Amino acid sequence: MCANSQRNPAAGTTSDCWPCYEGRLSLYCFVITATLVLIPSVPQIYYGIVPNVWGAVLWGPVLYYALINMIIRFVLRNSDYQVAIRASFLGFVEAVSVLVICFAPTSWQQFGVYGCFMAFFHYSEFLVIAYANPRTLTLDSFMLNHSVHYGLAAAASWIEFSLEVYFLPDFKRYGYIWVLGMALCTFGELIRKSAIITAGRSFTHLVQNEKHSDHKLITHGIYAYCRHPSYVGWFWWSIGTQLILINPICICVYTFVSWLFFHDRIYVEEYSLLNFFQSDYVRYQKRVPTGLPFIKGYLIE
Ligand SMILES: C[S@@+](CC[C@H](N)C(=O)[O-])C[C@H]1O[C@@H](n2cnc3c(N)ncnc32)[C@H](O)[C@@H]1O
Repeated sequence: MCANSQRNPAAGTTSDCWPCYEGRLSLYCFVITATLVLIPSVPQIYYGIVPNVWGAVLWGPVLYYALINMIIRFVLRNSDYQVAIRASFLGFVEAVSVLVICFAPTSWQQFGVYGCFMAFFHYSEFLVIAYANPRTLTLDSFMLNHSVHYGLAAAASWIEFSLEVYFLPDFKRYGYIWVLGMALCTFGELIRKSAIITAGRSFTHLVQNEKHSDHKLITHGIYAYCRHPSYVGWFWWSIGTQLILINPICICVYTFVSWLFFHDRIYVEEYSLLNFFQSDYVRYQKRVPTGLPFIKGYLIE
């Protein structure tokens, strides 16, 4: 544990140095689980030791993952265990997604690509907060339980994908739309993560209603080009996930619902930011757009 650590598991807050204890622990669990699940599974599938990729996923990775979980349960306690189990789960999803890309029937390969982006997004949210603002690091930083709507949206996309693979398998390989989705997800990830790193201590996953003593107005780096880069990144990333799956219904619904969500969120957030930073924020608003199409934010006439 870091020498200047202020770790307080009961409060769910963590250390103030990098790599902070939880950051390192999560990284080990993510990488080790992904590696231990992936490496023995590849020859098993490649040499046909198990009948097919679905059988291999069941008998290889799931068994290794169960074993890793038992070890984590045995070695770690309390909040350490909670961090480890989440990071390990995301490492497992990452590894299984790679196996699906490599060995599953063609129409399912996109689902593997989607799984890789999903697992990476959620894990890297935790790791980047551990780097940028470790004092706010909690289990929620994985964003796994972001909201019921988020869970429902994910489930809807899995259902749409499965139904279309079953009834319209050729449609799922239409053109290179899914490659465009990968580009959009990568672009979104880069924008969002650079926003979190640039904002540092001013970045919190939850919108603040009271100004913290070290909350500074950020207007440099990526914030010089748009006022809400982390939302811009998330918006395009979420549409990108549906382009990867070539889910026409979810592409439309995700675009509309995400736009509405960020429209309302930016309005509320800017109301607080105007209270915190007053004329400085008004000047910033005049200079820099929100970054999201047709969203103006909370403007004082
Ligand atoms: C989830 S972060 C999102 C930040 C920003 N909206 C973005 O998209 O990059 C929310 C927190 O960031 C803070 N915040 C937003 N813009 C900021 C800025 N330009 N400078 C400092 N803090 C900011 C808000 O007060 C809020 O508590």
